[in-house]
Amino acid sequence: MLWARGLRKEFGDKVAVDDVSFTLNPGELFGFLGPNGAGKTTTIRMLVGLLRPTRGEIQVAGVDLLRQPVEAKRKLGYLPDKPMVHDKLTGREFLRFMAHLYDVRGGVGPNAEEWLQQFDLTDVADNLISTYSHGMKQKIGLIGQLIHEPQVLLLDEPTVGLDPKSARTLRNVLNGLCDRGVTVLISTHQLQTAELMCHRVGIMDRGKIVAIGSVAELQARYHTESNLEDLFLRLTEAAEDHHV
Ligand SMILES: Nc1ncnc2c1ncn2[C@@H]1O[C@H](COP(=O)(O)OP(=O)(O)OP(=O)(O)O)[C@@H](O)[C@H]1O
Repeated sequence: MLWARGLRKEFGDKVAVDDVSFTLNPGELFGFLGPNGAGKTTTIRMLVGLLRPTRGEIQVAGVDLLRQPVEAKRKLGYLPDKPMVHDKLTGREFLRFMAHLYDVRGGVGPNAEEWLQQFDLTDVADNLISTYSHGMKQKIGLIGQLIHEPQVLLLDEPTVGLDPKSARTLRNVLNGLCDRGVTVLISTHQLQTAELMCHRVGIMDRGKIVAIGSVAELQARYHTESNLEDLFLRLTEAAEDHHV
């Protein structure tokens, strides 16, 4: 479960995130959408404890992130849009490093080899990460975030740079995690992917959540059968025209 109440972030005079609240359930795949500069990354960086909110509260699987940051971060996995991987390690060394970092008993475990295989990385797992493409770095970065079996996983633009097969593998891996009760948040501009994958979406615009729900719920709320792309454009453009 991931819970946020009244999140706000100011950068000087600029309010990047304004009174954002939501509850994501165990096993839920949540799509976090919004135009450029809407405040998605800023919100995510607060949710994973990299940026201190100006105001607001966050709980990760019932643990208060601001009061018990270490315990909360143990329950979190986070893949930024530019993967945080170590170029001077090989893929397998990186996974061992991540297991050590999170104090995983028994080290990397058999799941990692399975993920390496699923993501077509087995043959390059002993090569230096500096030789990997962007998509390969994304994939090894993601596996590194799964080693400690987080209860909440946040992925910023995870499908950028992935080939179609890897994108499908990612969807399968995320669905499998949700089936096991993990809460997954992905931010994306790929609305068709979001419509295909996500149980619910939240649309952010100018620092605020302007709509939240399943695509069917949003269609019912706005009396339309439009797809997510049309709904997204209508809601964010309407906000621009100050009609919402
Ligand atoms: N460190 C910072 N200092 C000042 N302003 C910032 C800082 N980080 C973000 N902002 C501003 O906050 C707003 C939200 O940015 P953010 O990166 O969260 O948007 P986003 O929704 O992730 O956008 P994108 O889809 O383009 O990645 C933007 O106006 C941005 O310029």
